[in-house]
Amino acid sequence: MLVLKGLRTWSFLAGSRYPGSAWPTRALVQSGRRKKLSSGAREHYCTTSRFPDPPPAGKLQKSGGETKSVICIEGNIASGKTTCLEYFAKTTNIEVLEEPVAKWRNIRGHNPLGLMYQDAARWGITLQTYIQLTMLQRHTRPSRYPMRMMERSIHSAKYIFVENLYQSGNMPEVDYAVLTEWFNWIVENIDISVDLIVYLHTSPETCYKRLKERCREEEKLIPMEYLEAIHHLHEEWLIQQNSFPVPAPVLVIEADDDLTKIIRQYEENRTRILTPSNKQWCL
Ligand SMILES: Nc1ncnc2c1ncn2[C@@H]1O[C@H](COP(=O)(O)OP(=O)(O)O)[C@@H](O)[C@H]1O
Ligand SMILES: O=c1ccn([C@H]2C[C@H](O)[C@@H](COP(=O)(O)O)O2)c(=O)[nH]1
Repeated sequence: MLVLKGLRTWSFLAGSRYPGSAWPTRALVQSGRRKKLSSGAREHYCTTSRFPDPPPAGKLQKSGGETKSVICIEGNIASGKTTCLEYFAKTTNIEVLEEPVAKWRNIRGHNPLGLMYQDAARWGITLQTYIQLTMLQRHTRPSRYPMRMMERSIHSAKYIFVENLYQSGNMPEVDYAVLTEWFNWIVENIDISVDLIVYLHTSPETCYKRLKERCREEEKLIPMEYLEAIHHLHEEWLIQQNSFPVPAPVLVIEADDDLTKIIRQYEENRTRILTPSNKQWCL
């Protein structure tokens, strides 16, 4: 392991290892189909990889047992997810839930996010255990709104970030196995269903530029290779759909553009984003 300025650096692109996944993956997701939409957004829909709808009897429901639509905004670090949520929060009457990053930066005076970036092999399991819990809390939080828009999901925490730690050799197999068992139990017993994934598709270079502009203290250590690895895992999961189950149809927004153009895309896709039950545009 390389050491730089006293900190453990990252080795991101170790060989692929996928034991213990919750579902059979490649065989299922290869039946996914895709089409190009006129608005410039691409849609990918994989019926066979969706969670059962409604959830099987006996599964714990979201608190209150109410039925609501859940839209998850997925994408690389600094791809513009929070900005997207802020835009929809201002212009629609829906519940918007940002990622609980403040909690990840301060749990009883400790900063697991910062620790993870300093020494991923030591603190990766700590951070991801807490993220899995806080994302579960997000998914199951009671709401009076019929629609919820969330930043990321418990699914991407597992399939992107845990996976990256494991594949890059920064998470021991035993830690990966324990997190996977927890995740599988949650999937099988708690309703964490999603109705639409909006994937903000960016180049790692764009994210690197935006990350530097945003200048979050803990993220100053992030090298370009990390964003490339996270990008690659998103592409496999949501575009090629050949790594892990995709829990909902995917609407791809090309998000490298400046803010004015992105907002135009949000407007062009507003109905599709806010009517996830309308599958007319799906294959
Ligand atoms: N389309 C855009 N063009 C230029 N800068 C953007 C754009 N979208 C977001 N930003 C800026 O990039 C940084 C990261 O955006 P943010 O929404 O926080 O990303 P995320 O929530 O995905 O990490 C912020 O400083 C934000 O103001
Ligand atoms: O499961 C996760 C989710 C997020 N992170 C890290 C990545 C970023 O440094 C922050 C917040 O992400 P944004 O993309 O800026 O919203 O949290 C993680 O390590 N694991």
